[in-house]
Amino acid sequence: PTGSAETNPQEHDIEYLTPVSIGTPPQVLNLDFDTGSADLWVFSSETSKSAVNGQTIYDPAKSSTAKKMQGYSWQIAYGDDSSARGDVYTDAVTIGGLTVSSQAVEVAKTVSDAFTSDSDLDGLLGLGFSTLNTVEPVQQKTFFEKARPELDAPVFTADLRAGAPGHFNFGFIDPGAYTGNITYAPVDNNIGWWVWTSSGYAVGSGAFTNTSSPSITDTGATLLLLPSSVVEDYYAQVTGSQYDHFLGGYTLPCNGSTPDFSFGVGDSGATITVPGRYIEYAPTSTSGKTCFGGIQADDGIGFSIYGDIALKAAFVVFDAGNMQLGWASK
Ligand SMILES: N[C@H]1[C@H](O)[C@@H](Sc2ccccc2)[C@@H]2OC[C@H]1O2
Repeated sequence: PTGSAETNPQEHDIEYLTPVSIGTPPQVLNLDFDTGSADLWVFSSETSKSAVNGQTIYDPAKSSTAKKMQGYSWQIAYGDDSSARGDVYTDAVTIGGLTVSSQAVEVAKTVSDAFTSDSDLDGLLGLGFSTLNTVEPVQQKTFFEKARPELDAPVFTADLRAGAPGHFNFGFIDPGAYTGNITYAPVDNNIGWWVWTSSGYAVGSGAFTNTSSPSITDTGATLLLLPSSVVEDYYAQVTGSQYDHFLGGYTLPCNGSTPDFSFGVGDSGATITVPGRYIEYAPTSTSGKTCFGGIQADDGIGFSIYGDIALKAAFVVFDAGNMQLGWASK
């Protein structure tokens, strides 16, 4: 089997939400597919009422196939200090026609303010490695890991679009979704993320700088976070850009003259080019003249984070069979 689901950008492409059917009869929630984590958690009938603010909830009591995992719990904290916790059921989960009959569905009892204020996000669906899963006493597998043995191929792909619907596909690579060749880089899954090594970068039509940097591909992250040396080099070539200490990042004119940013994959010289207009991420004020930069420093996290700003420019293959990450232009 395979699955194919449309994923929809929220305002400014801050996140992409994908409809997921849970339970019998199906309850459809819009989840943030996140290769940077490995918990599938949802707003639920158990979420404190004051923390629910327009989200669609999952109610296991209304599902004939829901089973509570007695004594199991979870609690997660994300890179941006948001968090959630609760208990655990198993139930049928279907994405784009692909069903896992008994998936751990982590129901939230409490969520942090950032989730409460995000009315469109009904939960997260982790697509990282389950060594990151927070369920106790026994870690639970992700939807992809549960589905993988049945899939036509042990892969899933991300095809995010700027301001338009894209797709998450499971079990197959759509040859119509990309141009040219897919270039693969080996993945090190030891810390649970999809870790690969970027080979370098170029600004606009400038020369390519060879510099290896450990990177993670994170569909749940909005921006492209890079080593500060690269970020400084990039914005030095962006007229009118500056570091805004109040906002805590670089800003630049939203005037359509921003240089592209290219990054290298593998050692064959393949590159992916992020159009400059993606880097004019979002206006910082109602005047619309100044934008917050889509490229920012990774600030000593130790990894570059290839979030949606970069992913929008590529067709990405998460290949667990060969432990490699494929990048193609589109
Ligand atoms: N992997 C990412 C994750 O999906 C989000 S969780 C999230 C928090 C608030 C609102 C929406 C999503 C958070 O930002 C970067 C990293 O942690």
